[in-house]
Amino acid sequence: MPEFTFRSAQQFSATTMDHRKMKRLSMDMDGIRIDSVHSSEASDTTSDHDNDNDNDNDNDSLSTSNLFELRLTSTKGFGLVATKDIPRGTCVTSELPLFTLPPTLLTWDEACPQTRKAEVIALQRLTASQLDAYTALHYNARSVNLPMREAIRTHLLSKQYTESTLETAVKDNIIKVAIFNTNCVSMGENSSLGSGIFLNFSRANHSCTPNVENCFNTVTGCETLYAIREIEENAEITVSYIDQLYLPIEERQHALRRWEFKCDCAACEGSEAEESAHRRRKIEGLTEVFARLEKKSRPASSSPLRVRMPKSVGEKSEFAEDLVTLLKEEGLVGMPLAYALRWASKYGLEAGKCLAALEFARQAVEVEQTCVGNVMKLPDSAEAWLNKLESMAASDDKRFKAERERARKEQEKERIKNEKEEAKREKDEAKRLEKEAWQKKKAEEVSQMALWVAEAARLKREREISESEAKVDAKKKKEAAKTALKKARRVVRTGAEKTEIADLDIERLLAALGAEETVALAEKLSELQGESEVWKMLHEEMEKKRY
Ligand SMILES: C[S@@+](CC[C@H](N)C(=O)[O-])C[C@H]1O[C@@H](n2cnc3c(N)ncnc32)[C@H](O)[C@@H]1O
Repeated sequence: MPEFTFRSAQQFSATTMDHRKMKRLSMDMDGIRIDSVHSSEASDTTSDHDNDNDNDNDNDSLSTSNLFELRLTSTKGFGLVATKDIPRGTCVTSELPLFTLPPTLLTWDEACPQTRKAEVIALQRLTASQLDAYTALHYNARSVNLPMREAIRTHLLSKQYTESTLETAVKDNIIKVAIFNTNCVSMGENSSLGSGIFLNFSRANHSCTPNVENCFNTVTGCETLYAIREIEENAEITVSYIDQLYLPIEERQHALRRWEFKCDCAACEGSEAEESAHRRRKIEGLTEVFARLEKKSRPASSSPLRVRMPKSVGEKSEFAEDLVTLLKEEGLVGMPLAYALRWASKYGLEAGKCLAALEFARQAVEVEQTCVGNVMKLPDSAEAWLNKLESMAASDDKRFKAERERARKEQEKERIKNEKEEAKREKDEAKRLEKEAWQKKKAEEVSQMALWVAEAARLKREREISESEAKVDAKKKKEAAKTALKKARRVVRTGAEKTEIADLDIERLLAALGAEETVALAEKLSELQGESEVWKMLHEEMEKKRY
């Protein structure tokens, strides 16, 4: 990978570049071929723009897309921020390069005078507004270094400069070249189509769990960014600057040092970083396993990996499925997931899991298209593999037949099991309802009984109260009668005062006195008071009782 270039995550075919789609000004100078193109939004089938009408307008504004805008972030300089919710699979941007350098130029070789020369010449070809947009881009200080300065100086020496104007020209050009080295993107497989500057993409910041996948579309000649997950309005649109996102945190930071920042995304810092590192370690191990199985070289990590290789086809398929699960859990849902799905499909088929293999292949194609759209076909796309599996399935291949039969039996077993479970659930439910009804009835009975007991207690209390009141009444009556009797006897015996006699309660008195004493009392009263009111009443009573 060239130094100072963004990764182009996928390996693309160099042969399908559609030159009609690029407004290209080519020239040969000292044997160097320089392609310079105007920047404009180009279209993919899923993009809103149409790049068929190439126009001569300078279209240098950052973006014509209404999905995002350039905003100043708190710690990363400028960045691309979503202006609305962006669904997964959306082409966020598809743009032609501002200019490109051919693959023969080694952009990573800072001391290469030919490359510096090509850059300087390409930059001279930009219009004023293109140059403005270009010089507004960010550059890394470490790109401004001595070997590069010398290379530029060597190139400019051949021009008509005086000693003092040469220095100014070197200064002016070194920043521009530093901008190129910070922002250039390799195009095509192993930079086979050279490298270019893309104004939108140059503003995308890095994350170790990016939400877009970038790729150079060899059909349209555009660098595209596709949303690999839902991106919410106001969220930053992030790409990955490095290929191996499964590397340990320190190694990722080391790989990013060329861009002069320390990544502080959730996978690098914060509460989730440890869990993420653990998962990525497993992902790295499994990726190593499949790199070995597929005999593909994997860029070496600083710590050599010791992995346990699967011992059977069944294990290979399980390892691949584990990798798929881990990548999904970790949110690494771009091309690495597409590859893992493909392995799960391939080794699934070997293990006789034909239907699962077919499903994994479908998912692999879907993820690939989410990452690169469907205009361009990846040279080793999963589509060919899917087609093969689909035709095997359609032609009643005996592995598929056996698998289907197995699946049918499994389904039947599952159905019977479900039915049994359902019947058991219904029975249990009926029992539960019955028990509930019984408990309800019991509870009602108990509460009825409680009411009765309370009522009985209340009645008993009332009865006790009225009995005790009656007792008190009777006692009072008895005592009143006693008092009256005492009074009457005193009257008869001693001859009482008038008032005292008037106070006598005749009825009670008569109830207490016998006939003899009543007669004596009447005589005494008449003697004392004459035929008073009291005497009259006493007399009446005596007559009634015939004393
Ligand atoms: C290609 S530019 C990206 C756009 C740039 N932020 C700007 O203002 O134009 C790369 C530079 O952005 C900054 N950058 C990118 N990703 C970052 C991150 N995750 N954290 C901090 N700085 C980041 C670094 O300064 C890096 O050198």
